[in-house]
Amino acid sequence: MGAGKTSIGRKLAERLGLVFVDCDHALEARTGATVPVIFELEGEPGFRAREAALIAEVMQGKDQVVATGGGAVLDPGNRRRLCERGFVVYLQASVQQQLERLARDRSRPLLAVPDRRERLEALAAQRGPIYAGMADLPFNADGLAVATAAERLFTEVGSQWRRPEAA
Ligand SMILES: Nc1ncnc2c1ncn2[C@@H]1O[C@H](COP(=O)(O)OP(=O)(O)O)[C@@H](O)[C@H]1O
Ligand SMILES: O=C(O)C1=C[C@@H](OP(=O)(O)O)[C@@H](O)[C@H](O)C1
Ligand SMILES: [Mg+2]
Repeated sequence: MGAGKTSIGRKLAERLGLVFVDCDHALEARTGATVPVIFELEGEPGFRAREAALIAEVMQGKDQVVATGGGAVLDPGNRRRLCERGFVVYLQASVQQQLERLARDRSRPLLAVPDRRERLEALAAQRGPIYAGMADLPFNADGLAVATAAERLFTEVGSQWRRPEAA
């Protein structure tokens, strides 16, 4: 949350001339409900089930940049689909940077807690090793503007991306 997957992903797709799919936005369009409303009505398990179904569908596609939500990697099936079919960029950001970027944001249900720093640190401890284990390209966007990060990623992805055999 707040690493820049949605904003940098959109710009990177533009730069690569590929379709951009943001999984949270796609879920919202499909259900007609915002992510916080889905969490409220169906809980996190309901959201995760919808997220997994969407990722299974989206990852059958190609010529696209896909931004998942930060928790998508908790599901082994999602991890497998992303790694098998995609070139996975791990967009890194410090907890401090996440806190600053999301200070006024109320659209992340997992941050609707009294101590956001504590929550983000716990999520980073749980998820960091998973992200690192999946990444084809770890990329630290700390301190970089969205456009600069997208431009650097364009260069790095362009030189390192190898289309998976199955694509
Ligand atoms: N590199 C960046 N520099 C400055 N602001 C950023 C950067 N990346 C994201 N932001 C801002 O942080 C907020 C969250 O970014 P977002 O793209 O939604 O992240 P994610 O999808 O990883 O949760 C947005 O307001 C966005 O404009
Ligand atoms: O980290 C998470 O578990 C989540 C991250 C969100 O997406 P972003 O990572 O784009 O904020 C969104 O999928 C949902 O609020 C859950
Ligand atoms: Mg996002």
